[in-house]
Amino acid sequence: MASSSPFLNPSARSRPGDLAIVLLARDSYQPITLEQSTGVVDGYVEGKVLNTRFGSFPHSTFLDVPWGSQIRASHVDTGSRGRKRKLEASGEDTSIPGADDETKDSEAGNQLTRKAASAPSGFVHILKPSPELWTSALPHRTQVVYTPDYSYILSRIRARPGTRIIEAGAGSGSFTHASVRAVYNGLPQKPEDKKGKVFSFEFNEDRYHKMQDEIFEHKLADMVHLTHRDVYGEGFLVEGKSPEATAIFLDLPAPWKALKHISRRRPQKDGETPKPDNGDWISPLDPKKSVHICTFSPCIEQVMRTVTELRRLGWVDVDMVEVAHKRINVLREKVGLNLPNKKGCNLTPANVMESIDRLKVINEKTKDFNNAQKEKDGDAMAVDPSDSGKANGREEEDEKPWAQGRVVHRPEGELKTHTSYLVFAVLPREWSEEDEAAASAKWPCGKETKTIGSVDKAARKQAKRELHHMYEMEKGRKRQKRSAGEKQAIGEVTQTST
Ligand SMILES: C[S@@+](CC[C@H](N)C(=O)[O-])C[C@H]1O[C@@H](n2cnc3c(N)ncnc32)[C@H](O)[C@@H]1O
Repeated sequence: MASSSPFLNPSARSRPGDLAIVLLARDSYQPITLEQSTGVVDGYVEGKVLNTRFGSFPHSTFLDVPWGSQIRASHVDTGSRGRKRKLEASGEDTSIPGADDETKDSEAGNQLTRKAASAPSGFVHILKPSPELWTSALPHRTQVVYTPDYSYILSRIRARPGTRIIEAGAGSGSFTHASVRAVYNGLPQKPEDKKGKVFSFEFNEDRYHKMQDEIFEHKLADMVHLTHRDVYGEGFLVEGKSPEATAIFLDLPAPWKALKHISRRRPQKDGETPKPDNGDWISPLDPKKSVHICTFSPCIEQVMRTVTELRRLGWVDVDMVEVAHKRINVLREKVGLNLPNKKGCNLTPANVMESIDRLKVINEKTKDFNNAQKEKDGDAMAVDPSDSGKANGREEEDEKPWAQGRVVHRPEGELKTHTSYLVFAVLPREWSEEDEAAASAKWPCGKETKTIGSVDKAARKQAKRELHHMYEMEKGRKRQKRSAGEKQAIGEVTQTST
């Protein structure tokens, strides 16, 4: 069964009830849930309206358009809302008979929403939600994990369709959305169905509730199980059962305190000898698979404590990575002396000829100035440097503004500030006597009765014969060589004796 979440199965066109990301300007996003209004909303006769610095946008203008469309601002009539505000400012009684009627009408669904007329104030783009856009647009409740980090983390912890991930803490849900998309392989039909799923844990009650609301709004409730819990003390079981996870991501202030619960055996205190489980301890891990973990810590002291604890608990392949992400900007650069002095234009010579022309102008100007000084008429000739190479400038003018100049790519001058250190490790699956016996029965090692592969008995015999033949040939050649050598030696001896 397929999910209806816009993050997993988006529609081709925007629909009422969809989450949409409104792109206001570069790196400026506004998430909204699209509403189909049937009457006056908040005083607007156009229905629900998004107000931005680029103008007002009734939701009706965002609906039933292909994702990525440019939407122009609209003239909106504030109606009773405007009148109410004016009265509030003047301190008069704010109950306006007309306004109340309007609201009542709208509540009753009697007053129809008026069609919006476009305004020249500006435009925005409406974008289909994705985890990357959500990370840029989400309301920050905490420090979040950004796309360069989480894309690398998800690949290292082997998150793929069908994987079951444990995540703590959930925070603002940035990593949660990215991991849901990574593990999604359809919705579970029955509770025992083992489909890809994210088991998320958050300790802060306010964040837990906000995150829970978001999961429902984004139609991800079948894919994300959020638990309000302190994982240091209470571990990672969900309603007393094991999530059977194979991938773990810990974005916690002290990840080493939670590691004891991510074990295949009952957690031991430091220095304590392991006790038998008696079957009363449940591990949150998949017993049949290796488990990959990543912990996210901003400082090296936390990394060291985590690594020590990982080693103590038997994790292997422990390593640490820092993602130093650099954005490369692609832009059109207009270089030349004859360009208008405006944004995006670099007023330096574009080539050697242009610099020679410029030098000629400067020399000419200096000569004229000196001549003028000599003649002492005090009227130095003014030379307009922009006179030279006009043709070049006109050429540029003929081109469309967006096609002018050269396309260049340039990395940002500075690396983004350090985000975090990523510690990775693997906990191999446990291997019992029974597992060894089962593997030996399936793949008998050292007791082979027949050759593995496609070579049959006749072919093997033939190969043996050929080998023997080659051996005999080689032996014959060596014998011949030896007897020829002996004959030569005898001849030499005979010659010297005569
Ligand atoms: C940095 S935020 C996580 C951000 C998140 N990874 C994201 O991408 O949005 C860390 C979260 O861990 C939670 N937290 C701290 N200690 C916890 C604990 N013992 N159990 C569960 N959550 C905890 C905090 O409340 C906080 O929301």
